[in-house]
Amino acid sequence: MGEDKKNTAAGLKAAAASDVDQITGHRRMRRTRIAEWSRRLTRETRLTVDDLIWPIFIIPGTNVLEPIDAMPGVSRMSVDKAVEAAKMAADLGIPALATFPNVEMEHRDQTGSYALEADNLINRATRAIKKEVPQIGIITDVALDPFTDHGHDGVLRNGEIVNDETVRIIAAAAVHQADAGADIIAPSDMMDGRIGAIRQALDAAGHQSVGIMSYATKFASALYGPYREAIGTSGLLKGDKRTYYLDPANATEAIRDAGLDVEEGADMLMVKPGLTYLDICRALKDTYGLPVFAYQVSGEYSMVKAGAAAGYIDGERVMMEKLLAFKRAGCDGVLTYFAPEAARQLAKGGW
Ligand SMILES: NCc1[nH]cc(CCC(=O)O)c1CC(=O)O
Repeated sequence: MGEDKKNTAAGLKAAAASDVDQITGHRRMRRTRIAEWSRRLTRETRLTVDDLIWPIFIIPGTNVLEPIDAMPGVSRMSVDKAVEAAKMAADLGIPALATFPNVEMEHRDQTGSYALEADNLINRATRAIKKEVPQIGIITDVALDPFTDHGHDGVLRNGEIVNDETVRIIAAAAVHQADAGADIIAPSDMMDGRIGAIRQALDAAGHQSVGIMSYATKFASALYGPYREAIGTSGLLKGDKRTYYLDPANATEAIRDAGLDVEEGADMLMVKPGLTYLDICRALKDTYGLPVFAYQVSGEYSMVKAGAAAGYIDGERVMMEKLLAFKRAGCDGVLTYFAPEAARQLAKGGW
C-alpha cells in the first residue's frame, strides 16, 4: 500500500525535494538561470557589433546590384554601390569590410595576371571606399582564384598548383592592394611561405603599417559553393583544392600550419570555415594568443537562409546563436555575410 502511494503524482511531488537534495547536495545550477536579470548578470560571452567583418562582392559597372541566387539577401555590387554599402556599414558601427571581386572572363587567365594590375576592380573599390568612408577598415584577399581561368588560387601548370611562382605573384599583388589603401592583406590561398613573402614585399614598399590576417587554417570544405557562384568560378574550377587546403580531418596539422604563419609575421589568424572548426578556433587562441577570426562562409550563411525560408528554423535566432558560438570558442571576431543584419539586431538589444 505504502509503495503504491509513493508512486502517485502527489506522492512524488512531496518526496522529490528531499530526495534530489541528497543527490545535488544543495548545488542547484538552475538558480542563476531563474530570471532574465540573473541570466544577464552571469552571461560569459557577448557578441557586439565590434566583432563583425562584412564580406562584400564587387562587380564592374555603375549602379549595379546583382542578387546572388545561392545567397539570399546578398548581392554583387558595382564600386559606387559598394561605397554606399560601406557608408551603411560604418553607420551601423561595423569595423571592417572584406572585399571580393567578380571580374569579366577577359581578365581571367592561367596565372591570374589581372591581380598585378594596379587599377584592377578590387583596387578601384578600395580607393573609392577609402576616399568616401575612410573610417572603415578594408581587408583584401590576395588569392588568385577570381583572376584565373581555371578557378584555382594559384598558377596551374601540368595539373599542379605551382607554389613559389604563385607566392611571388601574390606578394606583388598585395603591394598593389596596399598602395590602393587596403589596411589588412588577407591571403586565402594556402601556399607555403606566403605570409613571410607578403610581409617582406609590404615592408620593402614602405607599407610597414599594413597588417596581415592569415587565412591560416583553411580547410578543403564543401561549404564554399555559394561563394564560387558569387565570384563566378563555380563553372571554371577543374578538380578540387585538396593539394593546398587542409584536410578537414586534421587538427594537429592545422595548428602547425598556423604556427608557421605566426613565425612568418601574421598579425591575425583566421579559421575557415567557422562552425565546423570551432575546435581549431579555440586551439589557435590558446596556443598563439594572436587575434583569431572565424570566417562563417557562404555555405554556412545559405543553410541558415534556406532553413528559415522553409520554415524549419527561426533564422534570426539561429544566426545570433551561431555568431555567439565563435565568441565562446575564443574568436575575437567573425567574417560574416550576416554582418548588417546582426548589427541591426544587436542595436535593437535583447541579445
Ligand atoms: N581564395 C578562395 C576563397 N576566398 C574566399 C572563399 C570562400 C568564402 C565563402 O565561402 O564565403 C574562398 C574559397 C574557395 O573558393 O575555395
